[in-house]
This record gives sequence, C-alpha cells and structure tokens, in this order.
Amino acid sequence: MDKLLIRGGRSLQGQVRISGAKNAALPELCAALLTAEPVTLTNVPRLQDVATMLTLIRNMGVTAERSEDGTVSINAGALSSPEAPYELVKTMRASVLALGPLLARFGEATVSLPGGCAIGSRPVDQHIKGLQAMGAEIVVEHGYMIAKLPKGWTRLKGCHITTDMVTVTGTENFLMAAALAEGETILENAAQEPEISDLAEMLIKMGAKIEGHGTHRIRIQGVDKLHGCCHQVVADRIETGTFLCAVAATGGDVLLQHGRADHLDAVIDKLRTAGVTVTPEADGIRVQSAGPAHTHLKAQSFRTTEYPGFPTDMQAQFMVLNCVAQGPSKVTETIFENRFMHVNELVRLGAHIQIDGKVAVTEGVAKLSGATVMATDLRASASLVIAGLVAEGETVVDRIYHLDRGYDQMEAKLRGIGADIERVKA
Ligand SMILES: CC(=O)N[C@H]1[C@@H](OP(=O)(O)OP(=O)(O)OC[C@H]2O[C@@H](n3ccc(=O)[nH]c3=O)[C@H](O)[C@@H]2O)O[C@H](CO)[C@@H](O)[C@@H]1O
Ligand SMILES: C=C(OP(=O)(O)O)C(=O)O
Repeated sequence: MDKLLIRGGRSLQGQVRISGAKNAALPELCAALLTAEPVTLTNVPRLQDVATMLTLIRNMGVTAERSEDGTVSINAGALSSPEAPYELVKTMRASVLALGPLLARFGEATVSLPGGCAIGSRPVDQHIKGLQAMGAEIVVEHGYMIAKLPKGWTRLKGCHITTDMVTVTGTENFLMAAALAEGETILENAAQEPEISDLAEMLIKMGAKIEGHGTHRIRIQGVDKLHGCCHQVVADRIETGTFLCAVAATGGDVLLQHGRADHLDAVIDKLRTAGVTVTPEADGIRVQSAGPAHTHLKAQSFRTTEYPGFPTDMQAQFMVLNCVAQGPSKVTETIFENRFMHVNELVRLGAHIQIDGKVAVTEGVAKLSGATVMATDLRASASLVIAGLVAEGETVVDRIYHLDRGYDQMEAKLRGIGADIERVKA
C-alpha cells in the first residue's frame, strides 16, 4: 500500500489547476449509457473512481477510451450485459448510478448493492422506491438489485417522486431514468448540488427536456431517444475547497485555476470570517493567508447540510483548519452518521478535539507534531494531508488508496506549490 511522506511547516505559493469533479464525472459516464451514439467527456479527472467506472461500463460491452488530456470517448452502441457485478462495484458507491440509465434504455439491470462504507450505512432505498414509482419491478436478491420493466412495457413511465431526504445520487438516477421515460416526471425534494446541474446540462445537450435543475423541483419531459454529445465536466468544488483549507492552514498565496467560487459560497464565507483572503479571479480563485493559521485565523463553527449549505465532503478538511486556528469551534455533521473518523488520527498529531454524537468540539493549538496516521476514507485522508503540511517534523499518511479514489495527483499538485510531500510506493 502506498503512503505519503510529508515534512510540514512550509507555506504554499503559486498556481494549481483544479481538475474536473469526481462527483460529476461519475454520473456523466453513466449518462453515456443512455444513447447508442458516441459521447465525449472532457476535463475528466484522473482518479481511481473514474478508472473503476470505466472498467464497469467496459465490462458491459461499452467502448470507452481515455486520452492523456482528460478526454474520454464512450460508445454504448452495443451492450453485452446490463450488469454491475459486486467485484467491480465494491470499492465505489457511485456504481448505483448505472441502475437508472440501464433500466431506462435496456429495460433491465442487475446492479450489485454497493459495499459497506466507513462514513455511514448509506442505504439505496430511495433509489429503489423512486424507480419502482416509475414502474420498474425491482427485487433485491443475493446482494443484487435486479430490475426490469413490467411485461409488455418498453419504457419507464414518468411520475411524481418525493424522496424522504435529499439524495444526490438518487436525484441523478431519477434524472437519467426520467430523461427516456414516457411522459412527465417531477422530482420534489431534489438535490441542488452543482454536479446535478452539470449532469442536467449534459442530458439537455443529449436532447433531454429538463427544467428546474439547481432547485428543489425538477421537471423532466421524457423523450424517445437521446443522442451523443460533447460535454466538459465542471470543476471539482471539493478539490478546490481542500486546497483553500490547505493554504489557509499553512499560510501562503495560491491561485486555484478553474476553481469556481460560486459553487463554494458556504465554505468561502467561513474562510473569510476566519480571516483568510479569498478573491474570485477571471478563471479561478486566489487564496491568501498571512502565515500559519494559529498566528492570525479564528476557528469557525459550522454545520454540514445539503447544497447550498456547508458540504459534508469539506467537513474533515475545515476541521483541521479549526484545530490549528485560534479558539474553540463546534462542527456538526448532519449528513452521515460516522464521518468523524479523522478525529482520532488528528488527535494523534496533537489536535484537541472532543466528540459528542454528531458534534465535534475543537480548541485550536499552536502546533501539531508529525506522526504516522492512517487514512480511513476519502476526505479523512485529505484532512490528514493538510494536518501533515502544518505539523512539525514528518507525517506519514498510510492507506492512501482512499485519497487516490477521489483526488487527481494531489501530492504532485501540492509539490508544485512548495509542499515537501512524496509518495512512498508499497
Ligand atoms: C458520488 C457522489 O456524488 N457522492 C456524493 C453523494 O453521495 P450520495 O448520493 O451517496 O449521498 P446522498 O445524498 O444520497 O446521501 C444523503 C443522506 O441520505 C441517506 N440516503 C440516501 C439515499 C437513500 O436511498 N437512502 C438514504 O437513507 C444517506 O445515507 C445520507 O445520510 O452525496 C453526498 C452528500 O453530499 C456526498 O458526501 C458524496 O460525495
Ligand atoms: C463520500 C464521497 O464520495 P462517495 O459518495 O463516492 O463515497 C466523497 O466524495 O467525499
């Protein structure tokens, strides 16, 4: 297993190019299953989840080629099997996104229930309930969701879907299924994340009729057929936010090229209140922090909620900043029931954090000291990297396969702006 070796204490200076969003690229690769015509995605990030998704769709008989510049060309003209086997989906929950498109275009799908996830139980009951409301017959057997259209049906039927809670991939599955369904679908309580809007924009280029994306109520008028398109994956707001927190914590002056400030209002607002200078520029965001966080930044309390609230995927990274800023803060995690696994590792580096249920209370310290720590999930890994950049001495972050799942060459990007960080190959 690869590790990261970080020697902390350097400020960060220069420019970083923000990659395409993992959470947009994954549903968009699945959206290519909705048409027999070629689809080209550009700005696709180079990360493990994308590689897994490419393997998954190739295994269905789809042609998918990726080039060095981040372009992926997909042709789902012929499909040998509408199946997502456990072996291929166990490391990536987003594989559930194959269910809606396969069912909508081929009338059947067999998709493994995603494997267990460290951050919470993450059931997929809402996905199943919504697709059943569109007429799909779905049974869960031997760890698989086996879905098909009722006898005599050629398409799903549009309907009104109100989910019990706001679900990002659930909304994406319904959007893709409804695009090819018969009649109108209305999604109430829809997720509003920028990745949903990006997927909707791609589907509209493919000929889908969608209104209201980016709001809680999305209206989709199903069409008979979708065609090919070329679509650029939106910038990754979580990668952007991770670099914002890294620069804020270490001190420095960095331009995050292609970063979208308009997708990060809640995080940027907290950073500014803490004392960080964040300036939207023509094609990116500039972040300036006058020195190590403890010298001038104030810790900030926040509560994770659905977009446009503070993203759960930024909770761990901002918590590190709180750990090394001045004063107390209270972080409340409302989306996932087990998303504080970075806390014990941060404590091993010298952070002062106490957990009480959904709340983590931190008291800023002047310094962290390097140690060997273990990554437990994707954003926990990112938080440990930021902590390592701040800590005195050497930090080794183990089990970084979690990080590789969702960050495009993180250590190379950090090295490019002055961090002392290297990958130690297993
Ligand atoms: C690939 C992708 O885009 N992943 C993101 C997506 O995950 P994902 O789409 O899996 O997360 P959801 O928005 O669905 O989950 C929100 C909450 O609803 C619950 N729930 C969800 C569906 C369901 O059928 N039943 C159910 O109970 C979940 O357990 C969780 O507590 O949104 C999360 C919340 O912003 C992010 O952290 C993930 O990075
Ligand atoms: C939880 C995340 O991703 P996933 O839904 O793919 O597990 C994440 O991106 O932080």
